[in-house]
Amino acid sequence: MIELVNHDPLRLSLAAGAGVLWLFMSAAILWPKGRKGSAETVDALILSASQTGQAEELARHTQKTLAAGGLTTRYVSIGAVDAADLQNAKLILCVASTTGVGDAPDDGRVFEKALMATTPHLSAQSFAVLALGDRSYEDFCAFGHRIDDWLKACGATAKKPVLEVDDLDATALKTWENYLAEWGGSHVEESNPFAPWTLNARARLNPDSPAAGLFRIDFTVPEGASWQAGDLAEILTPDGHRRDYSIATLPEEGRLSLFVREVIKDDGSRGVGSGLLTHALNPADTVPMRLKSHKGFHAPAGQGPVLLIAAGSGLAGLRPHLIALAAQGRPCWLVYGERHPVNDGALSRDMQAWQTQGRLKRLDLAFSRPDDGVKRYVQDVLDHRAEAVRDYLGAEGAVMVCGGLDMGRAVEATLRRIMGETWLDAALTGGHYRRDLY
Ligand SMILES: Cc1cc2nc3c(=O)[nH]c(=O)nc-3n(C[C@H](O)[C@H](O)[C@H](O)COP(=O)(O)O)c2cc1C
Repeated sequence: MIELVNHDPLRLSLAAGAGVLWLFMSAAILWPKGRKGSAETVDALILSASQTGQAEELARHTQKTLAAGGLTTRYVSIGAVDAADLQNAKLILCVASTTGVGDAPDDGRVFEKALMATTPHLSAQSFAVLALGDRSYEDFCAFGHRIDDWLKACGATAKKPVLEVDDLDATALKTWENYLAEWGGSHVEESNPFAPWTLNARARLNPDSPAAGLFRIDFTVPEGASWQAGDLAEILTPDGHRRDYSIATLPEEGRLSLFVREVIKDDGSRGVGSGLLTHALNPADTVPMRLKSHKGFHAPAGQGPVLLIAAGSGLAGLRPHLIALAAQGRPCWLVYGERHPVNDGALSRDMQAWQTQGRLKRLDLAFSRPDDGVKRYVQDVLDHRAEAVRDYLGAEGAVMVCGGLDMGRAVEATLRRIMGETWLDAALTGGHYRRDLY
């Protein structure tokens, strides 16, 4: 788990007597390995609960801002925090996003099930919650509010009401900056700024389809840029919106590609991010972009077989994994869904070629609008092959799912039936069930 401890140099030098050092060293030796060091009291403990990394990035920024102001700070991912960590902080700041349908992000699930089921004594602590969400969801910022309620129930004092952030709204984020200044923070520069990336080529992958256009968008890779399978590219639109896209290539391929589905709303207007990428930008134009590590969707640990499931543009998030996992010799079974085998078949044909080349151990394709009218979705394939799925995954297998939220839900429900609740919950908690859903 991620953990950074930040010390104010002045405070440290004051404490640097030989006795203190000795105590420090013995504590390091006596403290059991893997313990998170919660005995250390800090001015501010910063937590993040994050699915795609935005809350984590804001939490790290929060830590840097407070540390720059001279506070002792500690950052911990919410999945790694315990009651003692909370009790050893004067101020607890929690940056939490909401995912699914009002759910905690994957890294917050254990926290919610285990720690939030208890009531540690926190009457000496004050706290604030920065809740990330999107107002288009019914349960707006629900997990942030649940954390806020729980901290109050534990006796902690709220410094501010929950600060809700709708789709990373700049005004709300500025309010958080002001709070940080009020609590002793000092301004720090953005550590991963946007830079101009040049569009190199754009191709429609389904030119004969009546469905919305699916485009492959290629960018020239600037010197020194790097990323790994599962990572995201975030663009900044002219009206200040940020949009994340799964990166469909690996740096060694020499280009950064995105698979982007055109979005046309009921009023005929285009989606802000997709409209820019699939329509407004032309080759040689630039767009402000930055690469973001997406730890929750990096490859699952171990050497076990991986079942990869995607539909439509979701193949973007799996394609780099298929290359990297196959290069490591890990067995890959891909279940991929699209509309029509010919008109929407460009990416599935690529995958058939990969199977012939031996990159995929197994490939199943599901088409929802085939000529014979028999609709098949990825979850139908899983259902149909339930026994093979159980044999393939066994105890060591992992699952990676990328695509729309509805597909993700249907796949999870099907896998719960096939593998059992215990297997699935253990896989979720242990990082063997990884999702990149949108
Ligand atoms: C699949 C999905 C489900 C979401 N569900 C909710 C929700 O129920 N309520 C909400 O307020 N926001 C919801 N959001 C919006 C996220 O909370 C928001 O995008 C946030 O900035 C993500 O932060 P993170 O990268 O730290 O996870 C959802 C986003 C996605 C992609």
